[in-house]
Amino acid sequence: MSEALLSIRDVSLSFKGIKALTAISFDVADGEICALIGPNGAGKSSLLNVINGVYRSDRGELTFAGKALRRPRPRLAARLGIGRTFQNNALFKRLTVLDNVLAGLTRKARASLLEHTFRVGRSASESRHFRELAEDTIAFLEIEAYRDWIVGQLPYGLQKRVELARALVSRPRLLLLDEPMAGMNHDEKQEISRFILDVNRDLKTTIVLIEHDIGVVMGLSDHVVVLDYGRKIGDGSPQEVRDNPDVVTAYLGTVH
Ligand SMILES: Nc1ncnc2c1ncn2[C@@H]1O[C@H](COP(=O)(O)OP(=O)(O)OP(=O)(O)O)[C@@H](O)[C@H]1O
Repeated sequence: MSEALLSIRDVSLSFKGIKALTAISFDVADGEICALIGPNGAGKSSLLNVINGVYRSDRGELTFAGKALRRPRPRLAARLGIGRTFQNNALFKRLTVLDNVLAGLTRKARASLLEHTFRVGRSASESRHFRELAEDTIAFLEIEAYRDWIVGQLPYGLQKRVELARALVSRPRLLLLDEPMAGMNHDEKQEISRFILDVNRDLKTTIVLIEHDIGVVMGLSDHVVVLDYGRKIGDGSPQEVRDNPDVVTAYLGTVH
């Protein structure tokens, strides 16, 4: 594995006195799949929200691609190449697959709304480029057959794949996936795991994902970070984490 793409140092976050994260530090290597695991309320989603600037940490530092992220904001994070999916599927249910995927490019648009409305200036070439990116992404994730379907009419597993497509269409360097397999059956999990691996290997996208299914995590990840009550209690290879007694006690040993 190569050097760190993302460095998290001493990050703490609290909500009105509730400590969601306490002095979290770890590195995400360029090109790896890093899983964040831990019981409910451990702080996993909060940490993703700090990384892409939805939440501002109380203290600590983030470095992405060698640059300090002093005031991370979702728009800035997207521009720097940090993509994101959310725990609760946030697709536009009444729009088509293609329109949902295109929506993942709005933050990349350089043409003004006026130019787009009147299809002048930069808008025509930009629209063409965006369309190509969207079509490529749809093909990569093998959802061409559904490109004109209304998203709300698709089975859940395919909706999650559309969500992945929307996050991927801007070609982020780092992709944050918040429970991409939540609510999926075994076959759907296998399928989305295959696509996540393809994205990682073929598009060279570094991935940080939150997942509760330990079997899936062990098979998919290069690196596992374990949180419990907002603190890091494990950090290493899947094997190291599985053998860590603190992790076994706090997480793997409990019924989740
Ligand atoms: N917006 C918020 N306002 C207040 N408290 C919050 C907020 N977001 C998270 N928390 C609290 O911070 C702590 C960590 O929550 P977080 O959602 O990050 O955990 P999680 O590990 O992602 O849990 P889950 O697996 O259930 O999604 C919890 O105590 C939670 O109640």
